[in-house]
Amino acid sequence: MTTSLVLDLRQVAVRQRLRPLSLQVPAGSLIHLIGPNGAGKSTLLSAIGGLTSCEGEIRLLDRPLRQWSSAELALHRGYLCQQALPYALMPVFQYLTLHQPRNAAERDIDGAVGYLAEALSLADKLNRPLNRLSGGEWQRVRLAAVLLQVWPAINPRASLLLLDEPAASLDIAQRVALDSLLSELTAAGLGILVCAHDLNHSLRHAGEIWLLSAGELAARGHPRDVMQPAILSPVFGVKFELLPAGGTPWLVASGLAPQAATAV
Ligand SMILES: Nc1ncnc2c1ncn2[C@@H]1O[C@H](COP(=O)(O)OP(=O)(O)OP(=O)(O)O)[C@@H](O)[C@H]1O
Repeated sequence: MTTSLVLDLRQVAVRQRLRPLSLQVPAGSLIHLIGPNGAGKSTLLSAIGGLTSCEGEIRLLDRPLRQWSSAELALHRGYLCQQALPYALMPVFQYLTLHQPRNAAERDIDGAVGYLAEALSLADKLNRPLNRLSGGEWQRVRLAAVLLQVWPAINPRASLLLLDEPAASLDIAQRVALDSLLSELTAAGLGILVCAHDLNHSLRHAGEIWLLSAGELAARGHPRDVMQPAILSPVFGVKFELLPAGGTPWLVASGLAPQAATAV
């Protein structure tokens, strides 16, 4: 299988916020990056996205990230960071077109915008100014923009998508819609790395889990292997149980772990 990204942070990276890591994002994979608040998930995503400098080496499509120009990076990877509501008066449609890949035919761009707007229930919001959107609508607009940037029909060169808490503020229907769009992208060969907080969703939807704890990789592997109470409890400071629920068990937090309770 080809590899979208190779991450080899051998030195203490990003000023004590991340410890050495050596990881890969294979093409077509969906990896969930989980861990407590402050574990370093966003820092890692930002380093991979080329927005935070770090020691060590990050290779995108077998070429060191530092050799990529920002214009090239924009063609090959999409990056959704966390962001508050904007004050901008710009209409949704105009914001989306700012994120379209250059060189794509106008007709194809219109088709992709229409498809994503429909899939993310934004079709009736395209003329709405950004500052008059709800939190969930703004999140869907940002998602539509980053998906447009890497959408295979208009940008076949895209290989990597980085999403920092993409489901924040989304209702359940919108989350299902997002899952379906991400499946389309992995089927087209994109490697996707997602920072996530909903452990049960990650257990069911991720192809692989990376568990970060205090800037360090505490575990990595298949969701069913990593989402075990004995692995998660020391990292999150919470007691977990796995309850039977048809196919995939349901992970339930049943109180603070003793050491965390003492600390509190
Ligand atoms: N710009 C910054 N400068 C210095 N330290 C920072 C900066 N941003 C974050 N940190 C620190 O780096 C550590 C990792 O933060 P990061 O945002 O990567 O965590 P996270 O796992 O994404 O957390 P969350 O789940 O809360 O989003 C934290 O201790 C945080 O306080």
